[in-house]
Amino acid sequence: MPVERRKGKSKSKNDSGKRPEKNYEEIKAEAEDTRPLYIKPLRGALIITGLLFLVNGVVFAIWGTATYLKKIEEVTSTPTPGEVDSKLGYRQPFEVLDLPGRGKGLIATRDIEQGELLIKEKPLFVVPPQITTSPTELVASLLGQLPVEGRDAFWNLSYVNFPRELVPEEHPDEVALAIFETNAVSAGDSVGIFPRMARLNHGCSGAFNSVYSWREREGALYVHALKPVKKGEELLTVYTNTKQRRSDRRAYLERHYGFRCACRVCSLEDESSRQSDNRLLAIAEEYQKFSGWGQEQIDGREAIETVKRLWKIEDEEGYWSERGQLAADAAWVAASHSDGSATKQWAELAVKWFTFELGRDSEQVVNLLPAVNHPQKHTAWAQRGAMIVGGPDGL
Ligand SMILES: C[S@@+](CC[C@H](N)C(=O)[O-])C[C@H]1O[C@@H](n2cnc3c(N)ncnc32)[C@H](O)[C@@H]1O
Repeated sequence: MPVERRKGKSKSKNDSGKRPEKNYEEIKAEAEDTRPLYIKPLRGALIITGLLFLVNGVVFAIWGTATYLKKIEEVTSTPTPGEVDSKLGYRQPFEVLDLPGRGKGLIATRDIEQGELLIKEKPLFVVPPQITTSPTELVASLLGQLPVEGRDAFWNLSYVNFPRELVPEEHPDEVALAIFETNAVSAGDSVGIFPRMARLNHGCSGAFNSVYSWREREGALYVHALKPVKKGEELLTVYTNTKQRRSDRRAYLERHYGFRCACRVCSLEDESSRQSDNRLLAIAEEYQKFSGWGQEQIDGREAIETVKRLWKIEDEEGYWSERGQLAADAAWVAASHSDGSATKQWAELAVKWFTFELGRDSEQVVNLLPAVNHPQKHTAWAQRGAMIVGGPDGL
């Protein structure tokens, strides 16, 4: 997407653009007025009152921030499996169960609403993108620095792809690396271990119902319900780009995660599976077409038509993920062409889907909200020639 255009903030200046100048008499009077505060009753009282307001303000701000953070923590933290959260007064909406042929997994213990927060979790440890030692040594060393509970949580996780020629009991460091490789997920630029989230099994395009996102500022991973989930259903996320045809998805999952995917989409009869593959191919092609707007290969109207086609194909496939980003990209196109009404509608749609997928308090929602009420405030506003590109028309 194009580089953000920064708008200058206005400073407190007079109409001519210069700071108002004081005359000599005023400056002299101020300089001479050096008497202590208590013999300048009015000014002293004002300053003391001001200070009191300031102190009150700071106390109030600290209290307000603490209450707000406590509230966020209450709303977002999840208890350990099966345990009643004393703060929330209810059980988390899933339990960890042994599932035939797939190890452990998370099963909904009640109906879950779309957009519900399922897990908020800090990593046990993260591995940065650049490392100087061998991965085996690094994981062993990071593990060694954990408290006992953290180490226990780690050793409880499952693993695949352990070298056949090695005996696990004799090679704990290699087991640790296999656990890491089976369970680690991206945490910004790094990769981290999140023992609670690690029990989520995989489902392909239309089969997964939960998405995870990393919040850099909080250093925490969030998992939200992308779709409504019925009591007794399994919570599933994605381990790979599922916009690939079945044979490619299966090959990847077998190689990296040691299982042959038999999710709802992978289990379709051949003809239905072919139709699903064709839709996934069409989605990839439409994304490719849409990216042509960035290079000015297609105009704004065509870009928006592409987004609408994409949305509909994804809907047929049951693929609901990334809708927030798609609508946000459409809002970007609309704003670039100064189509205020379309910008507002696409931004509203983006906020709705970002809220489901990433949370109401996510950076993406917070950043887009101003454009909902004031499309002209969108960063991309008027970067390209004016054009009516069109809104989402009921998407
Ligand atoms: C991150 S773990 C998920 C939790 C794991 N089932 C457990 O028992 O801890 C990844 C592993 O779970 C299993 N798994 C995940 N999704 C699966 C699926 N759809 N079908 C079968 N096995 C699956 C595979 O063994 C995979 O390597």
